[in-house]
Amino acid sequence: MPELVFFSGTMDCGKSTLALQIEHNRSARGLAGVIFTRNDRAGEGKLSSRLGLVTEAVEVEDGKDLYAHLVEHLSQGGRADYVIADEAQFLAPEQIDQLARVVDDLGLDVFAFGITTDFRSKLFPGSQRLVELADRIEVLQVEALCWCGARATHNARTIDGEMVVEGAQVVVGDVNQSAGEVGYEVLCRRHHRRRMTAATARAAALSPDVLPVSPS
Ligand SMILES: Nc1ncnc2c1ncn2[C@@H]1O[C@H](COP(=O)(O)OP(=O)(O)O)[C@@H](O)[C@H]1O
Ligand SMILES: Cc1cn([C@H]2C[C@H](O)[C@@H](COP(=O)(O)O)O2)c(=O)[nH]c1=O
Repeated sequence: MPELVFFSGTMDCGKSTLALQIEHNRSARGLAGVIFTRNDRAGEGKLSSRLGLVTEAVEVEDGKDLYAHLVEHLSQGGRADYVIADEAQFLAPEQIDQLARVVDDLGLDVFAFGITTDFRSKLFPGSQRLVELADRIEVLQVEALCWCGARATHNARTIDGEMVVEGAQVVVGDVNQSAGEVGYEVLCRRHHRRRMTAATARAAALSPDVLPVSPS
């Protein structure tokens, strides 16, 4: 039975790498995939991994009908044995419904990859719809780690290493950004709640202990 599978995890846990591996293994066996993405850091129409691999993809614009794209592709003699959608958190809920229709009406497997929650730990609308519709949700096996060593489950947005909690939901960016740039850091829930990033934890550890005031 074809399935809609949602591979979810924090930033930097290997989602795009897995997407590229699924694409590689299937195309190596003569299968043809249609790859969608939106706002990949490598640029428009790219699916890229931090391991350095990149492949061409169809950039999903606002209002694009993904089901209609597949029907058009097939009716023009194109092949499609499966579908990959990376950065799926950026898709609109209607586009996730269209992916579910691709599974049900065209009989294709759809593999969607994305982060579930944003920097305020709120669901992205596209990810919410995936949680509602997916046949299966897979949490990636390679754990990203918080600076404390615990499994990272949350994404923090940072400026100069400090966590920020205000701003637009979508700001394309990366982990390990240099000073002055908006960046991201993955944290465990405890440290996300306390807004404690690696930089603020380091600063706290370096600050001199406050000495008790001796009675005069
Ligand atoms: N220099 C490196 N050596 C080995 N593995 C790396 C290196 N850089 C990144 N990685 C791996 O790549 C993962 C990020 O892969 P990527 O597919 O780009 O993540 P995602 O799409 O989930 O944000 C990291 O969690 C790490 O496992
Ligand atoms: C938490 C969060 C992330 N983003 C952006 C930052 C990146 O461009 C992508 C995630 O890509 P990855 O391949 O999973 O690392 O999402 C955002 O726009 N808003 C957020 O709150």
